[in-house]
Amino acid sequence: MNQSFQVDLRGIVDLLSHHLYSSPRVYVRELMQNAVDAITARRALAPTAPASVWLESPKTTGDGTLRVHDTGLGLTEQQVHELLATIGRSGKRDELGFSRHEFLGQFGIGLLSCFLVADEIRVQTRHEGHPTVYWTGFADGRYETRPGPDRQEVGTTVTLVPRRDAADWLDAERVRDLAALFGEMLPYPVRVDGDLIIAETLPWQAGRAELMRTAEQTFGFTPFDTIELNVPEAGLTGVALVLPTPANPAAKSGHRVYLKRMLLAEGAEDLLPEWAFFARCIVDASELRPTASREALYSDGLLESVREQLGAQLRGWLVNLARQDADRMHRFLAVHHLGVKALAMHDEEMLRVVDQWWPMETNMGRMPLEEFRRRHGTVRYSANNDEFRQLAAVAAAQGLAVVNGGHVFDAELIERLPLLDSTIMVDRLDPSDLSTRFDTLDPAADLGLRPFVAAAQRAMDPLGCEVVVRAFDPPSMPALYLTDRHATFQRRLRETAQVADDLWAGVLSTFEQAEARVRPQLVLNHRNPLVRRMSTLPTPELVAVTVSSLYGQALLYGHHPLRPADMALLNRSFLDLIDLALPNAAPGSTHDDV
Ligand SMILES: Nc1ncnc2c1ncn2[C@@H]1O[C@H](COP(=O)(O)OP(=O)(O)OP(=O)(O)O)[C@@H](O)[C@H]1O
Repeated sequence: MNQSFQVDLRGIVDLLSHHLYSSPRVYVRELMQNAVDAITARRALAPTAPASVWLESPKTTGDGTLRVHDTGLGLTEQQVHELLATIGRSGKRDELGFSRHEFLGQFGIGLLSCFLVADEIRVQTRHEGHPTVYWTGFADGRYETRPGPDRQEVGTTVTLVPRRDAADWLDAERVRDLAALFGEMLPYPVRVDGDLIIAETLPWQAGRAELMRTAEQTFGFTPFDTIELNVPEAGLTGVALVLPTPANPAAKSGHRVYLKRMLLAEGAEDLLPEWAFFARCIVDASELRPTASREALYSDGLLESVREQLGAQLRGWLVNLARQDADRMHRFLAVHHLGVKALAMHDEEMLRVVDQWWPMETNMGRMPLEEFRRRHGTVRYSANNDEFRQLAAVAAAQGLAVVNGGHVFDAELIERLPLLDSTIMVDRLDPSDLSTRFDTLDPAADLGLRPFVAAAQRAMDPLGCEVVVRAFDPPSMPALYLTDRHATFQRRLRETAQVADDLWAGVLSTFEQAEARVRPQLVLNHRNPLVRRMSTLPTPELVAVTVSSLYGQALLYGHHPLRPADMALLNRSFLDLIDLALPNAAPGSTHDDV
């Protein structure tokens, strides 16, 4: 025996109000949607049939009810029983003989949303050639139909009798605002208490000035530019508005999406690819699907394809801008370089835009990478800001051009350059390479410095650092602490091992390699007057104090992390320097004398 589920309508209404819709306000949209669908259905049979929807708030009805009238197809008595009284059955399918895509409804639950604000829904409806039907549905799941006087016009009037605690939702101004919000773009005239609330044209078809005004009103900004959008497969038309100020790449951007010209969402996500955070869209689509609550786009293959195609259209705009308007391109990049770089991480065309247009920081001034290559050949780059700050001036003094790859995405983008052209050479600057460019001293000078270097080396041995003397520019720089990448890694490992517990330190020590292979260098600059004077100091103790101080200074200058041993050495050498600077204490003068 076949049996049907018994459903308690109160439970369903509760489910809708708390879990499906984000707010009771959707009831206005659902009523307008049904009205518009009914008109569309009638017009398909009789193209010249009247097409209008009008809402009357309690201000007009005078009895506390809200009425929604339409000149749509209307329903026969049989349809009323089948459609209005069956939850989850949409009557906008084959029963009416039209293809589904003409209509907005698809779940057969829209009318139920009226119970979020009403105790009672009354429908008076007349289908061509049939008597008028009066149907009343109650929030507890009962309904009744009865005959009554014929209405003059074919069409439907839905009357909501408000729930006591929800009367506010039927307030004239609120109804008007909601009708305008959801229905402003509808293709048929919609009136609320006599006033027309629909826009004359879609914003993206209304001309630039009007579009700017809409952008200002809906998103609160005047766009940098507008991009026409078109995806025929989804019946989508619209416009992307390019933000005039930087957007947070992590914040999902919300788009205003209409489905068949009814507002679906004011902050729809997932319409554009993630990288396109510099644009906000207003679109209308006929083929995209809503979720059941009709407050978001249903994520399916079509939406994915739309996202891809919209991405391609945005990218096309950008490439065009680069070709046609250098000045605007610069201004765009000044605001949105992060977005464009993020895009260039996956997209060669965008990589080319960055290569040609984005002025990178280099130690020879700001310039795009393409220009850098023209001038200097290999794209040599430092992988982080500290390294660049430390080495930029020294490298420039040796005639070595270096790009700062330390800003977000830059090093990765530079490494991707050979994808554009396999002859492009990129090379990460290894600080230790720099010392190979420094001049060695002539043999006689070298020989003369041996005792000094030996004393300096003894002072640095406990710190695992090798002392060398070279001549390099700028002469104002006394010392450089150079460590190759491998040495940096080893050094960090040892630092961690110093503060880790025994077990962990033991694990780390297995990665440690022989000290000799990876010793960082303290390069003293023989062109620096101070260093020259240091080399003539009479005692190894004085050499140790001064070299230790230079070591500390070089570490700080290069933003190298300080280990406890480095800190101790720094402290000691500064105190020793102060001690040396003070006049010799007189014999017997101690603190006690003061
Ligand atoms: N104003 C109207 N004129 C004619 N028919 C209507 C009207 N309102 C509702 N109906 C009929 O009642 C059916 C049920 O409406 P309901 O709003 O519950 O669901 P739906 O619109 O089909 O789907 P959805 O849940 O997506 O809104 C509709 O499919 C339609 O056939």
